Amino acid sequence: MFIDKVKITVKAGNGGNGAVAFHREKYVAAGGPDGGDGGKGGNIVLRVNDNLSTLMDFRYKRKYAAALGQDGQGARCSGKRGEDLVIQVPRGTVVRDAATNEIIKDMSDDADFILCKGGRGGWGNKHFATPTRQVPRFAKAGLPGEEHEVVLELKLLADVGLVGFPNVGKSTLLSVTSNARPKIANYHFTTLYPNLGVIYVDEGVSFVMADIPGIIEGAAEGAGLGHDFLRHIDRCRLLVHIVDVSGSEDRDPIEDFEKINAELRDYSPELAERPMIVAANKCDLIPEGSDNLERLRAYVTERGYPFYEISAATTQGTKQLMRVIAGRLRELPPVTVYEPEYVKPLAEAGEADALSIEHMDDLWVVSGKWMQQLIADINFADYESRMYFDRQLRKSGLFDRLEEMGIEDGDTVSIYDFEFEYER
Ligand SMILES: Nc1nc2c(ncn2[C@@H]2O[C@H](COP(=O)(O)OP(=O)(O)OP(=O)(O)O)[C@@H](O)[C@H]2O)c(=O)[nH]1
Ligand SMILES: [Mg+2]
Repeated sequence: MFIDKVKITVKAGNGGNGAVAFHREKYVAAGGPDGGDGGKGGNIVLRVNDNLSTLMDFRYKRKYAAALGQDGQGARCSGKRGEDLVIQVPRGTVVRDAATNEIIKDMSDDADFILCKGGRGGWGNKHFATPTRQVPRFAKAGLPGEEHEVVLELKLLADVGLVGFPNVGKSTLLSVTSNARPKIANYHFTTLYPNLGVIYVDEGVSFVMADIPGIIEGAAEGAGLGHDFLRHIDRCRLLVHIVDVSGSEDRDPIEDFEKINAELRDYSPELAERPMIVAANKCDLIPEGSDNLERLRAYVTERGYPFYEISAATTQGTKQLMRVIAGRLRELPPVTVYEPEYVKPLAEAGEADALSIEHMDDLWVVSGKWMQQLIADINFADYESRMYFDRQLRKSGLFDRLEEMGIEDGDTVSIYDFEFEYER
């Protein structure tokens, strides 16, 4: 499972100080005390924003402070209240105390949450006059705002799923647009397990894209890698269908497009109905005289799909495509689906379940420059296949690397623990 995690410092505003002042008026010899109260400091407020799906923005700004309350003034004027600072987080963000790791709040409903209270303003000297003390020359100072170091955590789910035949460039597209470094090679079924990448478009705009293995005709009956892995994109709000228009492997783009759609329908009519954008890839490789691109464009646009031309390898058109995707996501509601069995172990596993080395159920492989989600949940048919899988993992160098890093069974591993491996 992919966990986005970031530590931030938040501080509510201090309260303003109370004022020491005395009433002044012509012909009035000694006016009473009239120093106003300090204003309350601003709160730190957390609010769910459904346009956010990652904690990416917090990587650029780690300190948050709400406004101070203003000091009180003479003539009984209270200081202005400091404005609250509202911090927007994706739904499902879990807030923990950085020191104790205790969960402070799970941001899954719409109510605002006050994470740090602003300090109360101090009383002005007007409050301190008594019959025996008519000239109080003191006032109260404002109280400090609460300060906290917290960890925000978010389990990432893919917003966008890349679908298409093997070798059409799905992994290449993910690699040039995100921090993910999936394996890329010129043969079928290079990708065996889904990869997730965070695509950062602009401040406040990022999304998660899943690259899954290629689908082929008959996947429903188990051909190729079958289509079981499609469950990783069950909850994607948008599918991006990559079609190779270079005519390599003698394939016809329109046939490819229809075959994949048919397999999607076979897997789940509901998934097949998901909004879809079509991207013609390998546009840099179209042979002279080929009408592949034009035919596909006509075919696809006639059926109402948005259509884009890209070359993932040269990155031509990829940035624009990401902007289009982000724009489209803004309009699409989250997908709520019946939770199939496989989601349960994740939920039941509780909090620190990101990496359990003994139990290879929710596992990320990090080896060298490659980071990919290896497996979310495999039901091993038998002991042999489990052992086979285990050997593959060892070959990948994962275990050594985790050991080097001092990561143990039950530890939580975040992508940000591997920050130094990021390339942009
Ligand atoms: N010329 C050219 N080659 C590309 C382009 N995109 C991908 N390729 C190449 O196509 C091959 C397959 O790319 P991948 O990204 O591994 O394809 P995939 O769809 O992830 O393949 P599977 O994981 O097997 O389903 C690699 O050799 C890439 O370098 C492109 O836009 N132009
Ligand atoms: Mg791939």
